[in-house]
Amino acid sequence: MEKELRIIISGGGTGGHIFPAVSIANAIMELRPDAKILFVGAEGRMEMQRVPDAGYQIIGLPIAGFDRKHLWKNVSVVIKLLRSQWKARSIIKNFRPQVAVGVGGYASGPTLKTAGMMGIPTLIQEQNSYAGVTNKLLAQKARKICVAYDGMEKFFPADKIIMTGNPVRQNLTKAMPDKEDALRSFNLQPDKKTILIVGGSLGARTINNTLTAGLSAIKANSDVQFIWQTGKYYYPQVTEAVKAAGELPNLYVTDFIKDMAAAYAAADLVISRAGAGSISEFCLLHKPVVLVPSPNVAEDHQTKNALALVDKQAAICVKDSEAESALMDIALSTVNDGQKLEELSKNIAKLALPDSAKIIAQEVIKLAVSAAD
Ligand SMILES: CC(=O)N[C@H]1[C@@H](OP(=O)(O)OP(=O)(O)OC[C@H]2O[C@@H](n3ccc(=O)[nH]c3=O)[C@H](O)[C@@H]2O)O[C@H](CO)[C@@H](O)[C@@H]1O
Repeated sequence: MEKELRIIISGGGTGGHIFPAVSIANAIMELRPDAKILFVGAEGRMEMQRVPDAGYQIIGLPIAGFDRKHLWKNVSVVIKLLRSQWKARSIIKNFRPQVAVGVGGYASGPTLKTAGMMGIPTLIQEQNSYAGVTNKLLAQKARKICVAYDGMEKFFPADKIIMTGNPVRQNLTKAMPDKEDALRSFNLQPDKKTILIVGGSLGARTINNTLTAGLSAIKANSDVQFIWQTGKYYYPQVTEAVKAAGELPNLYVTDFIKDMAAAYAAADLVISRAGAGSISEFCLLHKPVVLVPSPNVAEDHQTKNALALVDKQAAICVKDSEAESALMDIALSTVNDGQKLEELSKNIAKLALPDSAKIIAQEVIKLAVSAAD
């Protein structure tokens, strides 16, 4: 009889780390329904809600990020890190995993480091075209490193790298909703061009400011309609501005979209930050997109993510600093240019890497099985 598989998946902080993790877990369960999976996240962060929503158990570590601006504040961060390592050790001792998977974000550091020290094989998944500090450190002990972009030998030992692409949630890779039904679910018309605006899982200040300043353009272009995700933090100020702008039947505003399959099915064009997970979804769903990379992320990695597409004429890119003056005009002229939409869709489709979650799940299972023997 096959031994029971016990797997820890760790990381989070933002949707960009959490959704790939859930997608890998789902793919493992499809291949090995008997597997036991435990998530390890960071207390108070988004994963503590989203992972149980997806049907998995999660334990939080008391970890926080380093404050790079106020070094003196990091004394408590170091204490939290030590407490997290200690807690990770006791979680691993109790759960006895055969493998630990890290998807980036605060919790994956102490969990995978401790797992490595305890002789448990580890696998890391790097979503971006520029490796994060935590993953670079964890790479030394990792057995396998799953990546989504070419050229990652710059950061990781070449013999451990596997090109898998980023895992995308299963409901986006299976049958998509009907476009008309999707539009109706956002109270929008079936016969109008639709722009979906997303600022990553947390929302994006520049995109929100641009849209707020563009409310009069939204009113004037009633033949185009908009689904606008603001992020939780910006939602109150955006709704206030929208209310003040008066009746806007061609606009749907929300803080977070739970049903991204419906949002993508409804959209003819997307405006988005250039997070790696979002980009993988645009590729798989062949979505024409205007990217506005965030300048506030480590090593400017979103610009690098975006340029990998722009170089292949697979996306339009607008700099964060130019968004307020140029984004609305570019988006409106693109959504009304059928030929351009078709060209962007055709080119971005070529960059899709399907089956990513399944390939990673197979690697995780291989490591777990060999450790269980
Ligand atoms: C500010 C920040 O640190 N951003 C990083 C974070 O982005 P972020 O968390 O924004 O992640 P991504 O853009 O990679 O993915 C966002 C995910 O959230 C989903 N979604 C989004 C909005 C919504 O309303 N509903 C919803 O479900 C998208 O479908 C997608 O699956 O992780 C990415 C992957 O490591 C990095 O590339 C980003 O630079």
